[in-house]
Amino acid sequence: MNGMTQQETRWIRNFVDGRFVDPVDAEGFDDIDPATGRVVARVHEADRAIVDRAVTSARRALADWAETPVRERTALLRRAADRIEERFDEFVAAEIADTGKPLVQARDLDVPRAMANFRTFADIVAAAGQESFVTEMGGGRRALNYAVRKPLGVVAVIVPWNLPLLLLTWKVAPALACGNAVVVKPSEETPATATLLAEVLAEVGLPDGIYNVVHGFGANSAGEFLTTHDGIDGVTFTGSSATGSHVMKTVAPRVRPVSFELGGKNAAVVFDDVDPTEAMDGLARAIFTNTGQVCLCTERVYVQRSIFDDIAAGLVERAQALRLGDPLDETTTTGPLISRGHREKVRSYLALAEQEGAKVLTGGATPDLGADLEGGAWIEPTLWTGLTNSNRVVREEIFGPVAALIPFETEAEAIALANDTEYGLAASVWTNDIRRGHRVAQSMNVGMSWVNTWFLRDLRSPFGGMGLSGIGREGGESSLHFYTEPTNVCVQL
Ligand SMILES: NC(=O)c1ccc[n+]([C@@H]2O[C@H](COP(=O)([O-])OP(=O)(O)OC[C@H]3O[C@@H](n4cnc5c(N)ncnc54)[C@H](O)[C@@H]3O)[C@@H](O)[C@H]2O)c1
Ligand SMILES: O=C/C=C/C=C(\O)C(=O)O
Repeated sequence: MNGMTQQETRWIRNFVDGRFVDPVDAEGFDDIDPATGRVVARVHEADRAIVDRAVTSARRALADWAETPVRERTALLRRAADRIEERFDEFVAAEIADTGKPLVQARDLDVPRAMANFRTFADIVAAAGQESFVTEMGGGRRALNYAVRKPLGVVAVIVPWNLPLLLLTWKVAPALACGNAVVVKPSEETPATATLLAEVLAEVGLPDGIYNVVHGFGANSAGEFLTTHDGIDGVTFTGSSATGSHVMKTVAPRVRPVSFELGGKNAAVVFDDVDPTEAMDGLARAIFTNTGQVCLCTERVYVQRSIFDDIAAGLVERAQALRLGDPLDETTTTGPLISRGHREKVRSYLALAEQEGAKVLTGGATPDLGADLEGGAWIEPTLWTGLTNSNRVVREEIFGPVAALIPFETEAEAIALANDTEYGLAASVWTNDIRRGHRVAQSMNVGMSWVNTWFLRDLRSPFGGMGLSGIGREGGESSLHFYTEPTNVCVQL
């Protein structure tokens, strides 16, 4: 067991019907710290029986929770946010141990966003009204049409490893606020914070069975046991496009609704009238945040030719200024990839890029960070030129700290290049001509388009993608549309 003796084993357990399940058969897998490669815990893999118990307990608890007054449900969400704040350092430490991400990111983004997700959806659901219409039929006859929203039911929540707590609570908060029960399947790479959240929700009084956590993998494991379960009323999934497509097929026979946040190959378009420093600082964030492991990250940078060399030089300077190292060091800006396996995938694209004619401006190698970190999944931030939209590394999602810089001449050419993709998640436009900013941002075939910024989020706005990047939107009212089923009532007056 990778150097951990039996008595040292710290188990990360499944959480079903309000209590942790003790691993009797010790069936499990290692939870590995990607910064060092060390095993930090053993995770109890949920078998089909445990997944069935989770779904069954969710169904049993659903009716009372659905009947719970909205003000009580939203008050509980606010208590959950407060309790996360009280246990803030535990969540930060757990997220870092699972992902290797720098302290400054877990502290300033991941955990604060979890609190914000709970508080925002408490506000939105508490204030949500119902739709109604007075129908005039002529001759003085009228009818009243009004919609009442009921919970979708038992929702399967399947999330990835890059922003584990942020993405989990982005779904769980509105789902619970709307009166649903959830069965969560966190990524096998990052089981810790979903499990810690189970403790918090129990501490703030969430009824048993409303929040369940089952650990495991996808196919022939907890993920598939969950999506194929008859007791599931809908699936909200964040992950790769390929897995999303598979999940869609899995639930199709039972025609269950899905909400998909999938992959991306996001573009930035940089015009020659930009403030260079603002643009290069923003672009460096967009490329390298979370070691490029954010679905919104930029992997294609289109730069107007007259400033191409200056922007390229500035991005190289910023890439080389990134500090890879001990995640707990406050000066560390960039962590490892999530796993050695994912690093092999990213490395394969580094090799492919060179075969496709890329010129490496910076990066491309494995950094030497000293003995303590040599077991980690480290890779250098990398920038390429010399590529075109016909190259695989410019078309396929890599999900690492890499980007291709490609020149353009005209606005029309830039829009065509940026939209030349099967994905459609996010884009950014950098220009001081604000009318052009609006125009080009609207021209992007994506779910979210930023102008002179990136990853600036208003949680009330619709979030999601088109094409291979997903189905549906979550955020603000959009979340209510997925997590509830409206019944329209028409009354002859
Ligand atoms: N659009 C977004 O908001 C968003 C956010 C984060 C990550 N992503 C995407 O996620 C990918 C990286 O995350 P990942 O590697 O965890 O993705 P992944 O698709 O491999 O796994 C995502 C989750 O699905 C589970 N899963 C895998 N196969 C399954 C199956 N057959 N049935 C049920 N569950 C299954 C996994 O265990 C994991 O919990 C990237 O493509 C990234 O773009 C998208
Ligand atoms: O990796 C993808 C990041 C998704 C971010 C959100 O879902 C969000 O900001 O609400």
